[in-house]
Amino acid sequence: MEIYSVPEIAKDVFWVGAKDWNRRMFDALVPLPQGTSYNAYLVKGEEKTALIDTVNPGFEEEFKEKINLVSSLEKLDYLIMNHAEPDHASAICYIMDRAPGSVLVTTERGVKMASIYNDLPEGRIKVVANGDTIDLGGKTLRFIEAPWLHWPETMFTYLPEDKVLFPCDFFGAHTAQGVYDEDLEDLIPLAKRYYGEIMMPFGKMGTKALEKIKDLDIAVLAPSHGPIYKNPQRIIEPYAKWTAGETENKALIVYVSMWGSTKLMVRTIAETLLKEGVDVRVYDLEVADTGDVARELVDSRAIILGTPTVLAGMHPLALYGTYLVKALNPPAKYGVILGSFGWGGGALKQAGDILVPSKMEVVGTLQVKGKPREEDLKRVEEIGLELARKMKA
Ligand SMILES: Cc1cc2nc3c(=O)[nH]c(=O)nc-3n(C[C@H](O)[C@H](O)[C@H](O)COP(=O)(O)O)c2cc1C
Repeated sequence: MEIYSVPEIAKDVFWVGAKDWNRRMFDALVPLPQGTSYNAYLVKGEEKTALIDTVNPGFEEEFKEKINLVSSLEKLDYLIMNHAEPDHASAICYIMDRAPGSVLVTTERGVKMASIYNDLPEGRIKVVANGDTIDLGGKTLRFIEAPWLHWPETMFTYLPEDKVLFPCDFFGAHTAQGVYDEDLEDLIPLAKRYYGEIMMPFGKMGTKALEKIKDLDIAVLAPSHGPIYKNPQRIIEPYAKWTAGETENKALIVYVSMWGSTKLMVRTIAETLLKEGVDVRVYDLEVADTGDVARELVDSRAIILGTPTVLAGMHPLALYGTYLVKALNPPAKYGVILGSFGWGGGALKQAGDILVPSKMEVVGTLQVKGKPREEDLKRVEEIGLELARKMKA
């Protein structure tokens, strides 16, 4: 019985990927509230057939069956590799073993990266560079090098006859739900979360990639995770803002508090900012979903960190959060560090040492002994007012 659905996303172009409904973590780092998908596409020309990317380990058999529903894996001509990460490239050898005439098509960097993880079949690799094409007969595949989105070797593949762009992880979203963008109302927040987690550290490369594709006629945008966009502008427009680092009048507050003192300080600054018309998002790192924090980082203008001192430094959860914030390279312009200590302190200095070398201006810091008193909260309020003033300017 044919149990699999292989939607035809354009004429003779089929989605043959896999949906991982129950996966709950990615990269041992990112929670997946709706699972994810590993999108792979089969393009059938009049003479040749090409597969664009493969699937995550564990989905090979399903993948093979899907390909055979619309074509014959044995007769596959090209395997296009846009990105070497194992969720898209780990089935290269599985596919090429079963398609003896197939050739792997990727960039020079792609060969290097794929060789790290796979024993690539010698003599069956075609190296392509930006602008190169492959003719499938009535369908052309054009390759666009778009490095560092989010690995060194990433490239996009464009199919001009059907106006389909395959941008691999760029424009992706972690969700197993939906086939097309119109199926999911909450797609853009999911895509924003994905952008924050995966693409934000490479914002400048994202801007360059958008520049490279700006004159392409794109009717269908088929990324490697999440739904396929029949309305490409729905994701291209927010990507233009995110990659440019455009921020909102929004403050992200991330904090940890064991006995409530730091919490009182962050509540005070949150209320002050709200009164001043700043949009505020508060996450307690003890229970926060890292993906939600990453999503907020994409366009927050200020980040407020609250941490008590534990063993002469930051609370370990706050240390992790601060490290992550720094590594994700968000566009925030302003920072504030708040916290409480019992005897010698130390959290504030450690947080400052991590954050000060970033491009963020630290507008204020305050470390109080034990529970914050009236005058301490007054000082927190003053820092909040100063921050709101700078954010609006
Ligand atoms: C496990 C633990 C370790 C701590 N280590 C330190 C320390 O090294 N230096 C210090 O000044 N205070 C230390 N403290 C005291 C806390 O920083 C202090 O109780 C603070 O007010 C807690 O803030 P909170 O209510 O926001 O959790 C420690 C407290 C705990 C529970």
